[in-house]
Amino acid sequence: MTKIRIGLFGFGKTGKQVAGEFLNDKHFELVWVVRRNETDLGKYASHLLGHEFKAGKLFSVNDIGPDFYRKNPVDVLVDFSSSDGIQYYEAAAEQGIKIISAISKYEEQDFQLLEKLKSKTAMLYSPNITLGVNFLLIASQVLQKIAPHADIEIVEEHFRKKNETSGTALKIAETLGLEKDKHVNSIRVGGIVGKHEVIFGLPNQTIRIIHESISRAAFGQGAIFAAKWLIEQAAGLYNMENYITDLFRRNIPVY
Ligand SMILES: NC(=O)C1=CN([C@@H]2O[C@H](COP(=O)(O)OP(=O)(O)OC[C@H]3O[C@@H](n4cnc5c(N)ncnc54)[C@H](OP(=O)(O)O)[C@@H]3O)[C@@H](O)[C@H]2O)C=CC1
Ligand SMILES: O=C(O)C1=N[C@H](C(=O)O)C[C@H](O)C1
Repeated sequence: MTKIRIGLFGFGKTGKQVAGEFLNDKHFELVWVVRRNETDLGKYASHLLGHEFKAGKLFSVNDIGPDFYRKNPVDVLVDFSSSDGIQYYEAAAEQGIKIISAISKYEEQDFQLLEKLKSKTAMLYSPNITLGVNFLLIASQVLQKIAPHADIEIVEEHFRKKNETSGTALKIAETLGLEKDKHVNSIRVGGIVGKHEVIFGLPNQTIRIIHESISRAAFGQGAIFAAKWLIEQAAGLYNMENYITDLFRRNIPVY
């Protein structure tokens, strides 16, 4: 079986968990990991995560020269770094490397760059790459169409040190046509990994659709789910809801 070769950007809270999921999946080979600083440079992520085999050699952004991707070929670049990581996409796209961006907050010019690169390779962008959040996103849209007069609020909960509003919550608000600064309620407490709740207030009932990431490994499983699909796609810009919607549509029971 030919393994899908993965290059990972980011080895922080989430990147380490994502690396672990790829290392444990027989369909993938984690080839390298790029981080910002030079901590553990040249070591292997597999060793740092407790495995005996060698996989996921650590590089820093300073190593990303013109020949990096040619010398270190992969099939898919997976980005859990920061919005700065996007500067390394064009060289990867030129090499035909597919790209999964899981960066939760991009500016308009970043989206314009993704649009520019979509003719060169297949890319998937998702501010929350879990199966569950994308199911919540679709289910919320369906419910809103069934109950268009419902009063809707979004609550997002994350760990204390997360400074910015959840990109996932902003995406949900945008999708439901809600004003982001009026209908997104943020809670920062303890070590909550990520919880998103969409509350529909109807005259005689309240409907809550909730997703909770209880481990950052969920993001690794989402990236695996996405990589197995994206590897078969032609050049273009995709998102998780494209794929989940198709699964949703194909599995709605017909009574
Ligand atoms: N789409 C999704 O489902 C999810 C998205 N995220 C997003 O993933 C990102 C990372 O989150 P988190 O792990 O908590 O953050 P951390 O700060 O814990 O880790 C960030 C990692 O990225 C590295 N890094 C930062 N900038 C660059 C760069 N330009 N090139 C390469 N590596 C870089 C850092 O390097 P160093 O270690 O050297 O400092 C660090 O390893 C955030 O944008 C977050 O919103 C998080 C969870 C889920
Ligand atoms: O920073 C995080 O951790 C997360 N960020 C994403 C967001 O801002 O929506 C996704 C997830 O909730 C975790």
